[in-house]
Amino acid sequence: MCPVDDASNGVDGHAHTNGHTNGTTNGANAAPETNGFVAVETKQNPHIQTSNPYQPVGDFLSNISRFKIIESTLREGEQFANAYFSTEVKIQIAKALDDFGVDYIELTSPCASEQSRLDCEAICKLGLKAKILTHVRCTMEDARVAVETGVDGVDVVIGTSSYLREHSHGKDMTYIKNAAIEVIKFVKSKGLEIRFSSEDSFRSDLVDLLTLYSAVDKVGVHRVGIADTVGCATPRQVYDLVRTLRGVVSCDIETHFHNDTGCAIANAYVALEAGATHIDTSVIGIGERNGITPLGGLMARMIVADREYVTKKYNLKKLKEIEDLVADNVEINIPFNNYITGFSAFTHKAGIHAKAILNNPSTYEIINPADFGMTRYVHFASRLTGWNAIKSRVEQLGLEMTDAQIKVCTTKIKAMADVRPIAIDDADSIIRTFHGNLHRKEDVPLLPGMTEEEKKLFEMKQAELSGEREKRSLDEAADAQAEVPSGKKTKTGVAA
Ligand SMILES: N[C@@H](CCCC[NH3+])C(=O)O
Ligand SMILES: [Zn+2]
Repeated sequence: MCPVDDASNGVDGHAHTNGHTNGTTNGANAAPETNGFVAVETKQNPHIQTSNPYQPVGDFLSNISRFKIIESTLREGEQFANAYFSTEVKIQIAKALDDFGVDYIELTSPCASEQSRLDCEAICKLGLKAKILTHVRCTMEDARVAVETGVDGVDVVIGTSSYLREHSHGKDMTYIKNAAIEVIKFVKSKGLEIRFSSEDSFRSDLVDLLTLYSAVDKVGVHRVGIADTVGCATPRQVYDLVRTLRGVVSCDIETHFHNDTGCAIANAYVALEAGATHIDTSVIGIGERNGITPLGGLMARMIVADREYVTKKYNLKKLKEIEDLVADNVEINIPFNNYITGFSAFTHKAGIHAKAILNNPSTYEIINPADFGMTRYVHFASRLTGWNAIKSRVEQLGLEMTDAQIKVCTTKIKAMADVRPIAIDDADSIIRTFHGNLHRKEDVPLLPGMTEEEKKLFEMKQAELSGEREKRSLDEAADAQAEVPSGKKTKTGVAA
């Protein structure tokens, strides 16, 4: 049997409910009463850190503190299986991303369809602060259409791995180099930004790649792009390739990481450490297959690395709104474990965690939810709960109890939660009734809705827990007894 005391219990301290919206788009930041967790006030000012021993060591290559975002929800994201964005929705998303503060917004090729071209023109006319890019194949035909849309820049792409050269477009490296140079010169002649990217860079021949990038750098391309198109790259491979490329070209370096093997955020981070300047993202990471580096996930990673840069540059409190907007439109739920906005991202359950979090959130949080307009919760209605979490709830309910009484009340909640999952209302009802019983001549049942079998089990668990408790902390039990109004005793001999 687990003791009630937080300090001696490896896991206790949470508050679960039947009402939380696990896996829905609005679960995370809903009011505590509807999602079943208790928002907590913490004793100390959270997240004050005078120094961070884990801060990245600054070096001349690293762009951790000056990266730029190329937001591609309206290009890569449109390639997500469920995506269909009407013109109005595209405009809404573009405005939201602009409010958030992304540096660039990348749009689907105007050559994809007539409506795509019209939408691209419409977004260019919005007068957003973010620069507008469109993403086209590396051909003069596409480039000619792209430069007429009103974009600030054109992103061109062509596959360079043998897979894509042989089985997709069928062109060799010499052809690719000449096509790239022609397109780059043309787009530059129109006064627009131009980025040249290879596709499937990590399965391309290194010498081929560096020769190509060096050639386009010489004709004045603004950025070269590296793309992990199939999501195969490891952080170490990314670091090596970007670092090597950094020594070969003088232009900016953009990177694009698919998430097939779960490395998209880590790869973005090491790319910046190795000297990349721009990271491609999409909201919730939507894109081909399981998508790319998510905007929110990148923010989570980067705020830990350089809080000042990230909080000053980006309007982080808009993140949840943008994610909900995109999730609704592509008809998906925000995953429970989503960075920052997942419903359990700032929910603390184990008793030891809850206790420490109530004292100082930095104990078990590396990100301050308030930076993103989010709220932390302590999960208190379960068998793992601890008396500190219950105490916090007692205070929220405006009830007065001594610590010793709260510890006994915690025993009862744990006993009930050992019988069946309990909801926040159940835990509240136990707390309220327990509190009321302290001042009544006759006890009323702690949880009126219990079946006979549940009652029997509850009594049993309670006896076990109380027995264990008595064994471990006789003094505390005696204190509790002393604080109960005179003449009141429970079946277990512990004040109730
Ligand atoms: N979605 C393509 C485009 C790459 C362009 C990089 N910004 C890929 O993953 O290869
Ligand atoms: Zn991609």
